[in-house]
Amino acid sequence: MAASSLLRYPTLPLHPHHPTATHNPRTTLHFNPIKCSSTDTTPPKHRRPADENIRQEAHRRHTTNQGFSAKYVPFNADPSSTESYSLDEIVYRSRSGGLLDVEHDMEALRKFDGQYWKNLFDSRVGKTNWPYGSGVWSKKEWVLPEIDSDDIVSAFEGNSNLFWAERYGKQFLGMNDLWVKHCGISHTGSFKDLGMTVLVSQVNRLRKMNRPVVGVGCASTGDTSAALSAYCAAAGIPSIVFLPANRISIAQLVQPIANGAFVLSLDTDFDGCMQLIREVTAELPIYLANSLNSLRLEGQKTAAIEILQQFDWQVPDWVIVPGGNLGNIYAFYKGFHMCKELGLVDRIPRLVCAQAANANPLYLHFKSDWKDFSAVKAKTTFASAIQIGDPVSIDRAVYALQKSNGIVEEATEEELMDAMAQADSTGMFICPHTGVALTALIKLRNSGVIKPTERTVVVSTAHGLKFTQSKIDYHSKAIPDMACRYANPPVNVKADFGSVMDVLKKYLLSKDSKA
Ligand SMILES: Cc1ncc(COP(=O)(O)O)c(C=O)c1O
Ligand SMILES: N[C@@H](CCOP(=O)(O)O)C(=O)O
Repeated sequence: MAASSLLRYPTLPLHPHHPTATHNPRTTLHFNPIKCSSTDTTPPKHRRPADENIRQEAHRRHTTNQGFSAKYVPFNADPSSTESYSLDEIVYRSRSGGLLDVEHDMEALRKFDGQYWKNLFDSRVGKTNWPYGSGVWSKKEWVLPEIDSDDIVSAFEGNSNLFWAERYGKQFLGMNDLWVKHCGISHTGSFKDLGMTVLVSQVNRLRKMNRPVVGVGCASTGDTSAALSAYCAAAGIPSIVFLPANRISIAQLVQPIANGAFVLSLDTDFDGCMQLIREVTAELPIYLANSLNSLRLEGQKTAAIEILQQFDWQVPDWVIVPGGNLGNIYAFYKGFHMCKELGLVDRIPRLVCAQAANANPLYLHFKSDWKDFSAVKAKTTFASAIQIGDPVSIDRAVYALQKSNGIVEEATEEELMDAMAQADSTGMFICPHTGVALTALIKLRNSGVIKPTERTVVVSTAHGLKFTQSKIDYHSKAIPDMACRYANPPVNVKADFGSVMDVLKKYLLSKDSKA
């Protein structure tokens, strides 16, 4: 850099032995200080000392939790119920055997108005401050208010892309305000990270309190196990996963293996694995990580808050969520409901839960006007992560749908695969479960229930790269009894100029005639 250009930076001291230093008095004394404008009152930001990491920095800056607290209560309990448990207890069921819910001290949270919470949450987005850089922990006061930031195990999950599906909406649905919340573009490739950071953080705390937790276990169709094993590995906690043999994708199977989990491949389906893990966790010091454990849903609910935040706290008309074990649909309801209760928004969106027709117990229940619930034997589906016939959170899902004037839809194998292929053809790369949710949207648009201008969010739950085999089968038209109408197989061409030119000309002509 020339000396003349250095001189334009009066605060930059030159090395005393620099050749220009002795010759140019301006370098040391005669500079004009830069004047701060009267509005520039922010204190200078100091970088933390080099030998301190972000966790230690958070520890040093320790903030009190201002009296916020949460506890377990029976889910949808009678208002007269006094049953409750500390979050530091190891309990998954109420005395009557029902589900539990995490109840926050809403009076304490209400001491701050909606605008306060919006400002606080907005101020934390996209930063690296521990633990608020996480989309989950940026809402810590509403998630696990009492946990010490030191105990948190986080991969800065959340803050996922809310994608404007411009071309898909326009071309296939005549919609201009269609969005896909990409929860699968995440640390382990699914929305499970949002809940698992909370659960594993609490386990970390329990272990420090010398509670009897030797490991953490789950039954899984692939995504819960991936998230559990990654977060446990990050914290040095043993993880144990029960997987239904030959029913999950290779990409999902390799995740817990790579993360050092103890993997049991069981000759049963997910419901069989779930039954077993429940029995095992009742006997052994293994903490249950499935969404039967209501802690998980505290993290998952932040995706709903994030959607509102991304729309600058405007409420979408519809949110469509694929459902399997049915914790997530309730988590979305809970996130939206809390925002309304605490004055951040004045209404909640209508929820749609979308199921594969081959694993549709909630759909059948909805169709019976919520009269009879029966578990089903789930059949094989390309949406393998929701191949669940006896969902543990059925009561939570019914509650969420009834309170949000919700709807349940289903998708056949052909419908979900076609929807996935069409979405991919517009630049997405979605998983089959998102194909199920898109099918629900197509049906509700065709029946006129969802209007073309209504703002709609489809929740994409896993990364498409976990399900490449289903896409390969579809694009090679290798699926029995499926037309695979939108297949785009590669063309085998002789490696000579003439052959390549012939196919390219044909291709360009076909494109030209469509222009
Ligand atoms: C990719 C994916 N989508 C959707 C779901 C359904 O979520 P839930 O079980 O909470 O209904 C699951 C897991 O069940 C999943 O792994
Ligand atoms: N799709 C899930 C099934 C288990 O659901 P959970 O939310 O109760 O853990 C998975 O990926 O295992």
